[in-house]
Amino acid sequence: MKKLTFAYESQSDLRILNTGHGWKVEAPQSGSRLEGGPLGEDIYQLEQFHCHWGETSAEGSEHTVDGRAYAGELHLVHWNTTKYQSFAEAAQHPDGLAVLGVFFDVGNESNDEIEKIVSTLSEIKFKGQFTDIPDVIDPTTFLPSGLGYWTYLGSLTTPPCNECVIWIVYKEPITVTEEQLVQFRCLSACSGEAEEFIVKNYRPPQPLGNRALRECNA
Ligand SMILES: CN(C)c1nnc([C@H](N)S(N)(=O)=O)s1
Ligand SMILES: [Zn+2]
Repeated sequence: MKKLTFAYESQSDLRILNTGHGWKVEAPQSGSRLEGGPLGEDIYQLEQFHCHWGETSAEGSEHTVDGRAYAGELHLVHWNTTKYQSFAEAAQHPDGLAVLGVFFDVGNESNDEIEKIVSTLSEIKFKGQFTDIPDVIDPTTFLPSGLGYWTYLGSLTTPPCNECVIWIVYKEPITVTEEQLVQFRCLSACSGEAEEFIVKNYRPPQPLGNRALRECNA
């Protein structure tokens, strides 16, 4: 496979919202692009990024490695702007979306870029709430230093689970703190005063079936 190349733009005032299933940062028209690797000749534009986590740090990732789960997983969702006219159209095709997955390991060092997300969560405690992230966000800083990855053709992990995703999962995790994950778990799934905390929002892995799993040791 060709080398995976990303050209991410730093942006301030990105909108973050509580979807009721977690937080999501919207980056439409961001100009941040991904190409190469398993993506052939097409260019994929960053649409949004979000995260999955578990009730404890023993779980939370949507992918596992030799059966081992990580404490969480960041997803950077891109769509194929070479072939399709909209995200919705792209989500109807096997090569429509490309999602970069980055595992979270828990450590003593707070992740500065994730902290920019955490610092807004008190403003979006309830489902449907949104706010702008005042800090400049550079998606590149979410990526691990080692850029080896696994890739396969799969699906969205939330209904309708369209089989439209070229998954690219980095082998090396990034480090966040337990406190940062605790803050994720304080988001509420409800829009009203009732508090139903989003303590876990990951879909357990599904059988690989006859999917071909490829790797690149960048
Ligand atoms: C429609 N969109 C953007 C998405 N639908 N499901 C998504 C999942 N959270 S994931 N994990 O990206 O497949 S993202
Ligand atoms: Zn996801």
